Amino acid sequence: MELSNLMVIFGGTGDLTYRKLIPALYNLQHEGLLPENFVLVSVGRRDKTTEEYLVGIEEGIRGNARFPFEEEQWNRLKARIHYYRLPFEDDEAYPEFDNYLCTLEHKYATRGNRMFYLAVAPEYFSVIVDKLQKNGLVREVGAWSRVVIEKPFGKDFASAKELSRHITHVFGEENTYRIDHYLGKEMLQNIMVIRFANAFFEPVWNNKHIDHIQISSTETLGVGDRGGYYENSGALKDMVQNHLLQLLAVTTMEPPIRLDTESIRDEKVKVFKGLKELDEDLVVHNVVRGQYVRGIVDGQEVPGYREEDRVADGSDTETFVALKVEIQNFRWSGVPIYIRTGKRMHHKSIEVSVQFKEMADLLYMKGYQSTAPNMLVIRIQPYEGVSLQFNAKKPGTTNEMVPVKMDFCQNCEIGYSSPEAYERLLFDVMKGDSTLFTRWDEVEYSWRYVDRITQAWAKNKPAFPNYQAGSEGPREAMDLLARDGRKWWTSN
Ligand SMILES: NC(=O)C1=CN([C@@H]2O[C@H](COP(=O)(O)OP(=O)(O)OC[C@H]3O[C@@H](n4cnc5c(N)ncnc54)[C@H](OP(=O)(O)O)[C@@H]3O)[C@@H](O)[C@H]2O)C=CC1
Ligand SMILES: O=C1O[C@H](COP(=O)(O)O)[C@@H](O)[C@H](O)[C@H]1O
Repeated sequence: MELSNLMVIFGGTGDLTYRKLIPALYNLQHEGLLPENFVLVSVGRRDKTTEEYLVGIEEGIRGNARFPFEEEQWNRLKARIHYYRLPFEDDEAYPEFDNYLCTLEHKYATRGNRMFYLAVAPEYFSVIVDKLQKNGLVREVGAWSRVVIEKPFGKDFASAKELSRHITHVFGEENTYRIDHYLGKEMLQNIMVIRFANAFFEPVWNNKHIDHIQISSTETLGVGDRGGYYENSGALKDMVQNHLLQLLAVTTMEPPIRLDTESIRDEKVKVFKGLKELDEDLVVHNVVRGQYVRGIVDGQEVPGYREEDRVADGSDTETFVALKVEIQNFRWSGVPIYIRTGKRMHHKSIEVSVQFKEMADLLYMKGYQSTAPNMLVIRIQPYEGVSLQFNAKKPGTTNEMVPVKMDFCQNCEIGYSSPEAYERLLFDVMKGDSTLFTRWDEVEYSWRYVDRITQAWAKNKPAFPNYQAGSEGPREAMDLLARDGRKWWTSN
């Protein structure tokens, strides 16, 4: 396997690079997974030397890498990091930048392959790609070039289509890596193994046995200093269009013919195509939006969304979304899937909970008060694991039943921490494995679905704010399930 050696991060002084990308590279270095002659060029707008740059990112590694900071590992990594100042719009600066890259390629004896990571605001995606092409920085003959595009990938279907056309025209679909960091999460990848490698789950994973599914990603954090970005996005585009619909696809797709990239992507796309189309009435009925007001989170008073930095007074941006999704295919017809995500909620967790249908009302169900539905809960974050709830006899001279749990915890063992999503994803780009990245048609169908919600919302002004920071979200989100005789599941 030939790994790419030259990596260029556009946005090298940004928050994502500092908190996620460089710590992920440090982790890869720690595991001995970085290629021998790896070299990183971090590009930013600020005028600074490589030495000055390294001081900042050392801090980022100390605070964010999963492996403890070790001088020896850091010394090895930092010897291969270079900072380069390049204003993205400056066409004339690119030929000189290319010369600089060629010098490094020669010095480090790389094979000429190039990996460009665009950790930049979305308005720069096309700008940079165009300039790379125009100035001959994209290698096509005798070596390859890959591009990694951060989110958000467009702001609706039309803009995403235009962006994709632009990028794939230069790099081709096979060298375009649209990142969705949820796909890099260890337990999300585990969903496929749980479903397709276990004889007791695969046969019951359908509408004959499953009552409903919940996919929930709640955060205690607010928007922090990303108010400017979030105002144009909101929870629907920030989380649902990408991360949560991907989670839904992996949970509900048919078994792929093979475990290769395209077979898996084909199955995910079929899920998106099967989503019941939303019209305005369905949006009103099945989709809830919310925005937080000042409240208490983890014992601390926190400001409301409208009080956050770079958020407009009276903003109507949603920080919470809950929706009921239906998939119209043989496997899932009649099984509602409830999705929710929100900022400044009661706790941080990402979970997929699958509730099985009740047993026939024969032997044990009638008259026994303490039966509970069988549940399979896949915990993606923060405590990675799986728990299975079932009924057992209460010990003693009684015939009563109690719900009990079998629990597998992946990261409870002291000393074990799962690889970070970005660590896995960066390594995959180096290897040229795009399985955990989204193909254009996945993006296309998810935008088509979400656009219908945005269009329906645009017709009505929301009654915001409608949930308190630190709570479970707006009342309407509880009602969404209560109407169907259900409630949100939270494992705690
Ligand atoms: N931060 C996060 O947690 C996440 C971020 N993302 C996505 O990643 C991308 C980057 O986000 P983030 O790191 O937070 O952004 P930041 O605003 O922190 O960083 C932006 C980077 O772009 C550089 N830059 C901006 N304008 C120019 C320019 N004209 N010429 C040269 N350099 C320029 C900045 O350089 P300088 O500092 O020198 O001005 C900086 O390095 C965005 O698309 C975001 O949506 C996705 C998921 C999570
Ligand atoms: O992409 C994003 O994800 C984070 C949540 O990611 P997690 O790995 O911490 O669960 C979210 O806070 C952010 O708004 C969004 O842009």
